[in-house]
Amino acid sequence: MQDTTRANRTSRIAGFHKKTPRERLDLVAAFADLSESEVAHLAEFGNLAPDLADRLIENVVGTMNVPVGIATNMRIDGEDVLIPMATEESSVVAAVCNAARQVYEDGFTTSVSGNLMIAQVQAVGVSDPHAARLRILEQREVLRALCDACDPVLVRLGGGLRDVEVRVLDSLSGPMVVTHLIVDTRDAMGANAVNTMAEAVAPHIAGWSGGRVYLRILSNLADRRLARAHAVWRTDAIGGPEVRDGIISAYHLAEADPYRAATHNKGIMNGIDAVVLATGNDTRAIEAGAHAYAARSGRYTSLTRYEVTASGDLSASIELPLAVGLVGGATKLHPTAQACLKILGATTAERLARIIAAVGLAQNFSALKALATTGIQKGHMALHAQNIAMMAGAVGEEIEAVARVLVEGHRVRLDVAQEVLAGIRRG
Ligand SMILES: CC(C)(COP(=O)([O-])OP(=O)([O-])OC[C@H]1O[C@@H](n2cnc3c(N)ncnc32)[C@H](O)[C@@H]1OP(=O)([O-])[O-])[C@@H](O)C(=O)NCCC(=O)NCCSC(=O)C[C@@](C)(O)CC(=O)[O-]
Ligand SMILES: NC(=O)C1=CN([C@@H]2O[C@H](COP(=O)(O)OP(=O)(O)OC[C@H]3O[C@@H](n4cnc5c(N)ncnc54)[C@H](OP(=O)(O)O)[C@@H]3O)[C@@H](O)[C@H]2O)C=CC1
Repeated sequence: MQDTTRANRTSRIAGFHKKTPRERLDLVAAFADLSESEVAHLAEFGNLAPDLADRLIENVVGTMNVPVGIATNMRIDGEDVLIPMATEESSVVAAVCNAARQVYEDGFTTSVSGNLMIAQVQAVGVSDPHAARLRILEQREVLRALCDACDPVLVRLGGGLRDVEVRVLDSLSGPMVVTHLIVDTRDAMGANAVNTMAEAVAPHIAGWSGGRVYLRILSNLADRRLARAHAVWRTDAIGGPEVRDGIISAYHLAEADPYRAATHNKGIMNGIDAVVLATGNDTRAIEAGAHAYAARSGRYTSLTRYEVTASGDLSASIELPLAVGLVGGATKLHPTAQACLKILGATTAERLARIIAAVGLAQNFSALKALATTGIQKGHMALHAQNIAMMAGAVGEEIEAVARVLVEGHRVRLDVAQEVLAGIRRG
């Protein structure tokens, strides 16, 4: 139902963007009847300076703090790594620790396919699209010079245009000629870098194709920038063949059924997004790439695979696009991201992508193991019980006390938490 007390308030606020965060907050507080304590809470910027926050995005009034937890026990390519994870969801960090603990001696092995990003340039209204494709391909060296001139810093660092592909697509409005600029973006995620290149070559592509150029933008299906991780969980370390087979059966369902694959992949992204966010990278770009890759065959399916090794152990692998960077976006500017990158010890974008792939695999293993054995609620809800206790109003020592009763009684519910809390307070 509409809040009638708000009916006459206007969201048309000219020049809102020119005000300071505090001035904006006062306007918002008046609009939304925020209490003094709500205003004071929003005005508390925590460990992100208001000036920096106000430059990272627009119309800033505050920050949304998410906890950063550390996943332990991860050994990746023979090196022990502590993993900072930014997430609001309980049991996500514990799940990575738990999976990694069960494979600690052997650890995870990772690789990448490269650091190549794709930018697309769309030409329409081309009368001879197939010949236009060849005319553009003939200009490969001209395209290289145009692209590399956009970013001498990147070229100096060993990056720049690597290849050109041209596709003729059938579309609802007839054939389109789509040029792909394939660019090594080194330690940058590379969106801005390749978008600049796509815009620079667009007039030339219009000329060579004889068509009109509309879109000039990167593709988030970064399938030239795949990160891969695999690990072998010994069957006796994970509870025996029944557990192993339950995990494989869970994978088979995700492989066969998009309804399950969506949840299976959501679990993988629990881990991946948490490291992407902790390092100041773009979670939406990673999500878009992951799900597009999961649907690349035309059928949406699992990002991981599980098999049995010759010796009867559980072999698990993951492969997905991971366009993450160490420079660009918020990675270099956000002090928390910088500290998290230091904790990870990742000195190249490639290493960061490899670590993130391993985290995605660990996350998936734990979720499948829980699902195939005790069920997700036992571990997840046990940790979530503290949140429920706080929602019921528990503070300090009450939180642990209420959570314990909820878990022991297998009733992790708000109404039960309220009852238990009232009981504790009555003595
Ligand atoms: C929750 C656990 C880990 C309990 O697991 P457990 O075996 O009951 O725990 P434990 O007390 O025996 O401890 C085992 C290890 O787990 C870790 N661990 C244990 N507790 C903690 C903690 N508090 N904080 C940090 N780490 C913890 C820690 O490494 C510990 O080893 P230790 O350090 O003691 O040598 C397990 O049940 C689990 O891994 N569950 C999976 C949880 C999960 O996947 N959560 C994601 C949210 S649910 C979801 O969104 C996705 C989903 C499930 O739908 C995806 C899908 O369907 O595929
Ligand atoms: N669809 C999408 O995913 C889109 C995403 N974005 C956003 O784009 C941002 C990422 O773009 P990105 O191009 O990475 O960021 P930046 O343009 O901020 O940074 C990349 C630039 O940093 C310089 N640089 C310095 N050191 C290095 C190094 N070691 N390796 C590579 N480059 C280096 C390069 O040259 P120079 O110094 O000359 O700049 C390079 O072009 C993110 O914020 C993302 O959210 C934007 C549009 C669309």
